[in-house]
Amino acid sequence: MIHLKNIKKTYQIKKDEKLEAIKSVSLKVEKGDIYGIIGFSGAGKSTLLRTINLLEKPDEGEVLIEGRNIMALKKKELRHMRQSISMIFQHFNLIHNKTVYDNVSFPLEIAGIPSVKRKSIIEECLSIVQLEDKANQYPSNLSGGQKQRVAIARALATNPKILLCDEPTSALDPQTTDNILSFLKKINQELNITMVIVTHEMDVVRKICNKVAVMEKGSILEEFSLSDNQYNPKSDIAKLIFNKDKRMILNV
Ligand SMILES: Nc1ncnc2c1ncn2[C@@H]1O[C@H](COP(=O)(O)OP(=O)(O)OP(=O)(O)O)[C@@H](O)[C@H]1O
Repeated sequence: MIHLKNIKKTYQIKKDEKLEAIKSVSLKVEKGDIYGIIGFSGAGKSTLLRTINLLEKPDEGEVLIEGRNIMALKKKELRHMRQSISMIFQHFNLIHNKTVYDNVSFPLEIAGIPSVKRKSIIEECLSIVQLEDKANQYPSNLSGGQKQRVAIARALATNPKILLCDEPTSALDPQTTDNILSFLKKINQELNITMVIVTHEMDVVRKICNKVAVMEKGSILEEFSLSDNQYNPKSDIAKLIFNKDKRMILNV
């Protein structure tokens, strides 16, 4: 579904200083996966995620979505392709002077969907995240969890195949985090949307991901499936993910 091939990204941080944010990374995400990318701050997680929809254009490598190299697409084709790849962010990125309804409407307007058709789509997306009663509210009147649910509704409006999540719960308390994760899981299962989630929270990985890549200093240290009980974790992060799992199983 998503295949990143030998992706490299270097930033020019000063006139004579470059930073290799991504060092030849390859990654495969299968249809239906909830794929976690975990690592410490500065590891390159967000940069890698943003190459999937070319918000960040790699210096080298290929980004294949369902077998098509999207780096070779013309502007109009890329715009169309991007409608099938939505994204949510740590700080929600809602439009503050628009109501909840109008925030969800926004990507549909950009996509040129007429207002008669928009109404039913918006209502359906708001009902998925159980926010029908907040349609006329402004973001400033909502809690963090509600704001993220509006962002999820907005992300669903264009009927995406892929949802990219950049630290979706990092600004939320543990209980609200669980609530958002359960919505994401439901969307993955019921709407069959493939997800890639960047996080530094091990609990997020444990709770909803089926596969994980551990990143450090622009490289992937290891990749594994969370259901692989025979897997021998190498990095400290992976060891912690598995140890906690064992404790959780023992506690049950
Ligand atoms: N636009 C940019 N210009 C220059 N350097 C950048 C830019 N974006 C990211 N970087 C640098 O690239 C490296 C990787 O950043 P990135 O945000 O991808 O890491 P991350 O693992 O997502 O970290 P965090 O969890 O803190 O967001 C960091 O050293 C960061 O400072």
